[in-house]
Amino acid sequence: GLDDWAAPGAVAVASASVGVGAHGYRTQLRELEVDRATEQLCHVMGLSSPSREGLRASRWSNRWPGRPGRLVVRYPSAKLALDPNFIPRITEVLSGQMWGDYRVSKHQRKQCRIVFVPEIRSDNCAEQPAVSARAKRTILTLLGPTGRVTKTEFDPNTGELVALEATHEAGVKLAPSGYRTRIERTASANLPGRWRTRWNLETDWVRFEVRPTFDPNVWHPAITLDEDFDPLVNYDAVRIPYGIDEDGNVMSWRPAVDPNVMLVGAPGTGKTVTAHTLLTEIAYRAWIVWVADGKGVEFLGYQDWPNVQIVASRIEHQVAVIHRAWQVMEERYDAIVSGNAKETDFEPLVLFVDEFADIRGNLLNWYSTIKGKGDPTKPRTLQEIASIGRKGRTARVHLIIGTQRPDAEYFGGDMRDNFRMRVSMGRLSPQGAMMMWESPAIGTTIPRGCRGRATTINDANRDVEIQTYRTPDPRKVGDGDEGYELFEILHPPVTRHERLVILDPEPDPVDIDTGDSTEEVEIRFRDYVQAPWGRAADHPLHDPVAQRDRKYIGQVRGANPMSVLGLDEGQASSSSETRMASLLADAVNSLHRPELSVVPAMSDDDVDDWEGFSEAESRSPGDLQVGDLILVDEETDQWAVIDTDPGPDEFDDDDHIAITWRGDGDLEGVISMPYDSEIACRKPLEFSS
Ligand SMILES: Nc1ncnc2c1ncn2[C@@H]1O[C@H](COP(=O)(O)OP(=O)(O)OP(=O)(O)O)[C@@H](O)[C@H]1O
Repeated sequence: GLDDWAAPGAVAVASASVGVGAHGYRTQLRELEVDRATEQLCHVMGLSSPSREGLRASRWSNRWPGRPGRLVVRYPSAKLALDPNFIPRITEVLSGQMWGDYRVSKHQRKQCRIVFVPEIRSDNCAEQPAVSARAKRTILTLLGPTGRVTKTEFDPNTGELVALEATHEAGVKLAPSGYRTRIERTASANLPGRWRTRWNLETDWVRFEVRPTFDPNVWHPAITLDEDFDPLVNYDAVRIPYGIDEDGNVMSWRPAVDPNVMLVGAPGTGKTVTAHTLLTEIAYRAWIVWVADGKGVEFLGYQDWPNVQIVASRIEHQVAVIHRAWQVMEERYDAIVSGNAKETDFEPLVLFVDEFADIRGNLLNWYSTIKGKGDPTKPRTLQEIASIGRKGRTARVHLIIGTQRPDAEYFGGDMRDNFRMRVSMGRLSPQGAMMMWESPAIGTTIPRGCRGRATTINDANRDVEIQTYRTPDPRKVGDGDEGYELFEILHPPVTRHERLVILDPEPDPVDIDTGDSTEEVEIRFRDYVQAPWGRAADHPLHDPVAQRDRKYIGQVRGANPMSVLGLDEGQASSSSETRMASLLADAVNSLHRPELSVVPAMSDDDVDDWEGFSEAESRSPGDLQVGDLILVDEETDQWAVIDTDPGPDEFDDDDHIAITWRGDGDLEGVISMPYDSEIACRKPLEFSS
């Protein structure tokens, strides 16, 4: 009866290669693994050809490609179970796959059915020989006949295999980086966990090691400064840490070397949190901080942070802040030229321009309504920013520009070169990546949904993926909330620069002289830009913090007759109104800034996954390039980005091409498919011809 049982379900079992088509790649990879086990089982059962009826795998773990949580083996005759070696042999076959060890959970003799489940050992060391043999086999297959494993390393705590070192004589073949990445991905697909490689091509040496996983939440560490830290004296040595790479190396910004920062990220990627990290670090070092807050609400919580002198939430204040920063720079230049000052005399000043694209758009709209006779066609604010970008370093005036996408029109050419310190938060579109990193592959493969994950350049000048520090926002985090205690740690110990306010602009005396005395003279752009500034302590009515805390009512009662008459808005508002709610309402409703709109927070569902990409189309794998999206699992509609140039698959038939990819949730893999097949693909729009 064996033939009857085997024949209908007989399948041609593929070899244990990675050569599978692209659609439903994970499913196919799993099927391939099950088929390989089925093929081996058929010898144990004495069958002439394998059948998928013989082994069913289910309850796969979510890892790539995963491990079955249940294996059901059906054998053709009850007689087989009489052999005491029958079950051990099956167990051996199942445990010899890539999935780890299995044990019998149930044996239903009548139905000729055995259920296996994963073996969970308390002593992982017992697994070592099997796991390491499997890993060695995989790696030697990948390196070819000259490969030799020279070292294996196990985690002393868990007993798990964590690294393997090998030598080879395949240097020439291994020279292309795409080829090496394919080896890395194939190893990673075949070994438990995510693996990476370190190559030394000069010594023909390679290390395969388990890739450390990023901690999704790295709180901003405490800031420590030398006791005698002086912002003027220690300026050159300042390093501002903002995140860590996968090995835990700290990434930092050195303003004396790279004077300006470009911080790019779509909503919800963590751009504001990173800006807050930079702000708290800078303020802690007693540098002057000025903020032009394009959204008007992102820096409200730092309005009364020591050394933050001003947070401009309205467009007329933002242009004033930018202008004054430019003026400070110019005057410092003049002081150097006239011999009245040296660079080392200048208090470092950092100007944050957050949501630059919004500020620019609002500014252009507003300017057209306020521009006076004889004013230039474009507001000079944008030139002032460019000028600070170009020459601010000598005057110790630095820029941090935050924006959702790099603006090719504004940040092209010279301007771009002045922002060598760059951080792109989350996944960039290929066009954005070209703009930021001059490569469609850098920053485009960051998994979605990993907040705070970013791309930057490390000290060795290489692009690197990092997890940025998480800094709480005083506006959003209340007493007892997660991260609240950090405020105490990050709070600057020294207030060196007192808070300032921008006072009401005064009309230009020329306009007053020439105007009709009966008409009110209009306030023009230049009046706003040159509006006088004062110390916040001297101008409580202009001070958003005093207004917010309503302190001024008690302190200067009588200074404002409105408050005495009970007509003051602040006094009238209910005491239960929370400080932030009123602040927010002010920011949103302010009559002074009709051009501004507060961008609502985006939920994950709002994000257009395919923005910047073409419609899905079938393409031959030979057409694919780095940065293209491909459908790696049709069943789950899982798309991933190609992260190295596709090339011939040396581990499979000659007519296969290997494509390495990176997907969401830190998944990565390699697909091998025939050149004459097709795969669903989305091309970046700019390159989709
Ligand atoms: N470095 C980080 N580590 C962990 N979580 C983070 C990190 N950065 C941001 N997040 C999470 O993501 C949320 C959104 O971050 P953030 O407000 O900085 O986004 P954004 O890019 O500035 O978006 P928007 O432009 O809409 O404000 C935060 O409230 C926080 O929960």
